[in-house]
Amino acid sequence: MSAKKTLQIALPVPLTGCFDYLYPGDTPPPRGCRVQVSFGRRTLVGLVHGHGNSDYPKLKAVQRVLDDSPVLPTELYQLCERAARYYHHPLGEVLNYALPALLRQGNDAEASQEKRWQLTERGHHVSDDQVSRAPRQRQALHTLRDHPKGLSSAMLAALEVPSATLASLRDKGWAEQVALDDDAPPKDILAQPPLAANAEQRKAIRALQEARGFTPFLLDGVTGSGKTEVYLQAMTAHLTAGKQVLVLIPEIGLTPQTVQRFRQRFAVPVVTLHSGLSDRERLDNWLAARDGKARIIIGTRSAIFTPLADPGLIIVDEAHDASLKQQDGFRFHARDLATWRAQQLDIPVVLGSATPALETLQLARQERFQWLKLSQRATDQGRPPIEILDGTLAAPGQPLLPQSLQAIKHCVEQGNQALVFINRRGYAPMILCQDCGWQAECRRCDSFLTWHRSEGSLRCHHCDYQQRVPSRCPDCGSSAIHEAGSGTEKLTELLEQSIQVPVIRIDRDATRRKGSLDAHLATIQQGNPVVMVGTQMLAKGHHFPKLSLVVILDMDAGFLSADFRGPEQAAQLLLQVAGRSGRENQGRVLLQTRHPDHPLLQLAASGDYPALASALLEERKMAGLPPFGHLALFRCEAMSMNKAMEFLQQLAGIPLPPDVHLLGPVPAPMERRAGRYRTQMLLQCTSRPPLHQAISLLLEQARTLPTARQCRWHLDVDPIDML
Ligand SMILES: Nc1ncnc2c1ncn2[C@@H]1O[C@H](COP(=O)(O)OP(=O)(O)OP(=O)(O)O)[C@@H](O)[C@H]1O
Ligand SMILES: [Zn+2]
Repeated sequence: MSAKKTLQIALPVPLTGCFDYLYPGDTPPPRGCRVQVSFGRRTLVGLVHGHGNSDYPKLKAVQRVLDDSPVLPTELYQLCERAARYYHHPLGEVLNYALPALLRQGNDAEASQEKRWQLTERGHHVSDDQVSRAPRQRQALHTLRDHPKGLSSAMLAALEVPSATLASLRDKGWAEQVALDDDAPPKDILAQPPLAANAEQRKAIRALQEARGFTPFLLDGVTGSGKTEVYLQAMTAHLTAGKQVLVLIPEIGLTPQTVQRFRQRFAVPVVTLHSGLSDRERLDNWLAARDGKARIIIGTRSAIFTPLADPGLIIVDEAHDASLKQQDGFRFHARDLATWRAQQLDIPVVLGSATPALETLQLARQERFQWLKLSQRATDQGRPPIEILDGTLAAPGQPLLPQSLQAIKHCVEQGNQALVFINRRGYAPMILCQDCGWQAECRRCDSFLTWHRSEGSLRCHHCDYQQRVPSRCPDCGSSAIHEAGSGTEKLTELLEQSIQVPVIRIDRDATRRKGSLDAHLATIQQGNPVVMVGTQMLAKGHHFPKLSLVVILDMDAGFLSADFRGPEQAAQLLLQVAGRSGRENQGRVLLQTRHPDHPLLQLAASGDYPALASALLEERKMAGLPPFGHLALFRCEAMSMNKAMEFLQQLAGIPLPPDVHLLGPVPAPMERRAGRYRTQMLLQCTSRPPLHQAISLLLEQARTLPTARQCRWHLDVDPIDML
């Protein structure tokens, strides 16, 4: 039998390698085109990876070719291939992740034509008398007359013009729908003049503007030093040269201000890419980036896979933020991919942060990244010092020390705003029986249940298990059930009792309703005295001009954590939260801690992040931990601890290349979650190639082990969350 021409297709399935399908036509579609195929009993959309020949008799033909030309540019396809290799994740799944949902589902890669309703020439001359008996039509005519450029159906709906009325106008020849013209590119890129940059900013801007080809930068600027202004001015040069700029930010929903600042400064089309968009909006924005219509693309981590027609610069803002790492499925780090992509595109990339990750700092120390520093605040105010207060002196049941409460009162009396930071939502993290010591625990996890008083429920923050609050102890029947500790809800209540101004709670519970976070932020921006109580949602990138006092509760856990990243992450959070204070008037920061003598906490509180980073880097070096050693974590979950252990133990028996250290398997720090037992095993090596070789060996084995089918397991390369 003679060999037939085949297509190698990368499919979104958790299996490595591509799948061969026959291609009956003459010119096979090139790499990167989508095809529809049948796979088992399913119909899948995959991407052409290559062309080959096969004489295997049972090959199926592709059902449909969906694209004439590749949906992903070569450069992006290569980025996906590199990511698939590095994270040892199936290429088909990576490519699938890189595509917007509508393309994954096989829809056309075409932007929706936005159409607008406009009056026709005749429509302009209709008198009110002609429609005196049709008030809706009269109203619609007036509305359209007020908007000579036309209105979209959505806008008309918002203005309460019914679509039936529009149809009547169309039938009379008074109104028509016209496709929106592509706006001609603006002559002037800037919509707003730049600020007068200070000397450090100027130096950084110049370096970024003058960079040619691949140049990675670390913009290391203290909170409030005006990093955004540096991005804006550096971007101007690239935009003027007709290039696009891709900006990654950790969580768009939390900081609408940031996107606004880009939109206000530039007169060019700006699009966003994040999970808050509809599938259609996402595809339209993706295509606008690919076709070069959008000049600035702002998105969260997945936006690193946006195709760009004329890439000029990549910016990763708040580059230390852990949300840049995907924590499930395809566990990539958008910060690292940003650097790879810039390298492939041969353009500059800048990672900006007030508290850079130790990995990034080390690259700057080794001069593999150009290190740009902003050591001063851009506004006239200096960074306020962090005052350490001994939290053990707080009265029972009262999370705030009298000094803290006094400072909050004083702050709002002066007409300013205060922020109380506590990284724990709910009313109290635990309830217990004072007679027998019973504590409310999750049935499915090794964790306590959090009391959400306003809902009258106990909730597990790990698996979402919920139950009602018992009125009596389930063990001894006593009614002496009390809470221990405090969360945002309790603090809000306590503050409302003792402070005269509004108390605004900002955490995931209080902002669940769409638009409620924006509404809260808008109230805060008005500048009237308020007290904000919030979790780390408040730590990220906000600029609250009137905020002059920050009180920080209970940061201790991070500094004492068993996770080697604990102190780094705690210090970053501490300095980010503290950095919100005193932007435009004299600020104050109070840190309540039960460990006022802890050396790392003291160092972090001194505000000297570089000194703290040096100390932590020294420890990491001794222990061979990142950035000096590289890690990969195998995690396993099963219905019993034995099964979860057995699988990893079998893997651990495989001989590994020398220099690769294997730690474990051991039960995970949180042994049980959502009813499953969890184990993990860590691979560690000072150089990457043997580590990746070891991973390949283990994965090959893992796929053949029968025990693998009795558990869920995955691999995490460069893990961030070790719990
Ligand atoms: N050269 C300048 N002159 C005057 N004001 C400036 C200048 N540069 C920046 N600012 C202002 O300083 C404030 C803080 O800037 P920005 O929010 O960019 O800081 P940041 O470095 O991003 O801080 P963070 O790390 O906390 O997000 C903003 O209100 C900004 O408009
Ligand atoms: Zn649970």
